[in-house]
Amino acid sequence: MSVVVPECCDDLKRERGRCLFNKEELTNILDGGPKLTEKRRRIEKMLINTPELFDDVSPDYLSHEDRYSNELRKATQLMTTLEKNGFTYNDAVTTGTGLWLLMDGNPLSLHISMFLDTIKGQSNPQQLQEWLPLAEKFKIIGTYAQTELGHGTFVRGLETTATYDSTTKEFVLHSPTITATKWWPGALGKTSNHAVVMAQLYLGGKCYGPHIFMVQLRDLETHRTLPGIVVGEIGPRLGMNSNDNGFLQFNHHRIPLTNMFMKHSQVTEDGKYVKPLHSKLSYGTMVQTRVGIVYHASRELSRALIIAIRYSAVRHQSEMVPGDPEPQILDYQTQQYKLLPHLASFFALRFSARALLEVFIGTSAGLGSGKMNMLPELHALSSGLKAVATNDAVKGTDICRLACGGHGYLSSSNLPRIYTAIAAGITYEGENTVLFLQVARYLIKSFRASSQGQTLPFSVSYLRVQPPSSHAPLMSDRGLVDALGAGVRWMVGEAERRLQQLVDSGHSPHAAWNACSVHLVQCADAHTRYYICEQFVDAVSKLGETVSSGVHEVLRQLCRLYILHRVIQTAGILLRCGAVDGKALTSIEEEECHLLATLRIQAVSIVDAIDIKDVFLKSTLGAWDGNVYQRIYEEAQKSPLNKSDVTQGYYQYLRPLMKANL
Ligand SMILES: CC/C=C\C/C=C\C/C=C\C/C=C\C/C=C\C/C=C\CCCCC(=O)SCCNC(=O)CCNC(=O)[C@H](O)C(C)(C)COP(=O)(O)OP(=O)(O)OC[C@H]1O[C@@H](n2cnc3c(N)ncnc32)[C@H](O)[C@@H]1OP(=O)(O)O
Ligand SMILES: Cc1cc2nc3c(=O)[nH]c(=O)nc-3n(C[C@H](O)[C@H](O)[C@H](O)COP(=O)(O)OP(=O)(O)OC[C@H]3O[C@@H](n4cnc5c(N)ncnc54)[C@H](O)[C@@H]3O)c2cc1C
Repeated sequence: MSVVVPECCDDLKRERGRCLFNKEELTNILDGGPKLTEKRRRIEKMLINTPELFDDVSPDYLSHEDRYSNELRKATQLMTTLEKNGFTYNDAVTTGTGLWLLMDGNPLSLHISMFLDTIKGQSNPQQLQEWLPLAEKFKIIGTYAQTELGHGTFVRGLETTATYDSTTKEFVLHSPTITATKWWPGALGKTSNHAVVMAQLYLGGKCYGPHIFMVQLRDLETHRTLPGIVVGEIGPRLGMNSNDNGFLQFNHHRIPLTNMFMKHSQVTEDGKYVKPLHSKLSYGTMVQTRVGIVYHASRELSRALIIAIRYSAVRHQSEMVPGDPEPQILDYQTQQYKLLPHLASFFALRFSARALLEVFIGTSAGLGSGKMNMLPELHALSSGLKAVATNDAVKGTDICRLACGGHGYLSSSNLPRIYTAIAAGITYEGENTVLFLQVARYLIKSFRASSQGQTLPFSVSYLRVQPPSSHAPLMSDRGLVDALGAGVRWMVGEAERRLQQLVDSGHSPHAAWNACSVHLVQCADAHTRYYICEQFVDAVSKLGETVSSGVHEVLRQLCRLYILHRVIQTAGILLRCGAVDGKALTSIEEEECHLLATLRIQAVSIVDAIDIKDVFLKSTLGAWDGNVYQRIYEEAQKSPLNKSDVTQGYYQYLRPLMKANL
């Protein structure tokens, strides 16, 4: 297959003719620089020229087992293709290109993400030397087995035990109850021969809490399950059915002492425990994956937006003015209101993902030299951004589907699959409400610390009790972001007041926390969105010095739309705390409508600049050429029900019913 850019339909030609900015420049910004665009395209070209990486038949028509095998075929082919061409699995992850091809979950995704990240982040030097080459060369295949039937969120409540036997220098892994069964891990059912397993460490009868262990599950030659282990697949799910999410039980299964991950905490041969520098260092893989998920969510949202915006420029429906030709549905203000704020969100998330990655890299470097002080802030930022990114990507993707009317419901639009895949992101890697409550904990602690005169870390410094007053005019970007910050400060102050009032009236701190938790989640959400606004404004203002005026103008408009939309969403709070008044809100609403019309003109060009090729979009509605109806029709012809004019079902059921004397 070679990359051929087809001629597009007249509607899209006209849309593209209106482009006032340099698309390639915007593409480079989204990729993180021209070199990264060039690298991504090199990988894509190589993938496009590997026919084995594509589906012969739509996975929708395959059985569960065939879907799994088909995805495994593509995932393994992807790894060998990358390797042969001098790339690594990591290149496919960081450029997003691997995800474009492998549909909804794939049997190697946990191996190349959480399994490898745990080896890299939790091993001591000997373990790293032993396991990393094996895992990187796919000599062992693994997953991350933490969640159990009984507990996912509450990691401290896990029931799997790892009891040290100093006589044999082994840990005995055991699942004492049905609820201790590991449940959900991707690729656990049939693919993995190893797993990193979270289990309660027991030494001399005392529990030391959850720790991570490397456990071999299957024989490396026969792939048969080892004695003492029960493993299998958990059955069909809402989406991601090309993966083999699994279950796992241990029956007094023994592993060597050296299989406990010992970078941060250690067990000596005689069974003594050496504490880590910070009790949550063993949660590091989760934090790292949350950082990755922010990128992942923004990528999935961008696919849905490309599909829905191109389709909206091709689809004509109804009459705006009686007797006039049917307009493109993108001309309806309500359609613009559905799609364009989500387009702005995609850019906001992309810039925030990059900022978060920098915090992650900085914190990780600090951990290397024993500095733990940035960990709480990284935990709060990664938790909040993971939650907002997945919530918004899910909502945005569903709006994109709805904005495509009936055809958005077709599998061939690819919108249902994008939706079901990203919908899992709200739950996995920390359920979003639970993560917001972690953020809220950090906010309340910070607010209280500030009351006691302590200096606050950068992401919460705006919460200080006496912030400097904003000098920016209210209607400027900075002025509105400051108003949003004032709103969050008011919300957090109010939450703290309510918590204190409940405690003063005799409630325990934990009962008070639960009684305020709806408000606390709203604080965490508002704080994270304030952070996102700040990152967006900063990124656009920094880019202003280096990019062409056309690109800068588009980014400025998207940023403005994001902020205006956010102010309108938060109107109730901002009015209550006096950060804006009714008059300002009216003019903000009017400006938003005006901006929708302005951005609509270049909307197709903006999504073109995201630069996802048709073979990766996999959508009848979103292809570059806009040849929507022909594609929908051709896809329908592939339905197995169309192989014969009269189906077996007719002879078996319908005909007897018609012939019966009812
Ligand atoms: C071939 C392949 C091609 C292509 C590639 C395909 C895909 C993969 C590619 C790349 C990956 C990148 C993107 C991902 C994309 C897709 C996703 C892929 C896979 C993901 C699958 C999902 C896997 C999982 O779901 S794994 C299981 C995850 N489980 C959880 O997240 C559990 C959530 N629960 C918790 O984290 C904790 O229990 C808790 C935080 C809720 C509470 O912990 P605990 O009870 O121990 O603590 P508390 O008492 O509440 O708090 C005490 C103090 O500790 C602080 N704290 C808590 N956690 C942390 C932390 N992590 N770090 C720092 N501090 C922490 C807390 O704040 C308290 O502090 P305080 O000062 O006392 O207030
Ligand atoms: C597609 C998919 C893939 C997955 N892959 C993996 C994997 O590879 N490895 C792995 O180990 N796990 C995996 N998981 C499991 C996943 O990490 C957990 O499902 C997730 O952490 C949520 O935990 P839970 O299912 O126990 O939900 P629960 O915690 O039972 O959540 C149910 C409800 O209770 C609420 N709730 C729970 N605790 C609190 C609280 N403290 N305060 C307020 N509300 C609360 C939640 O907000 C939610 O509304 C996967 C899950 C899915 C869906």
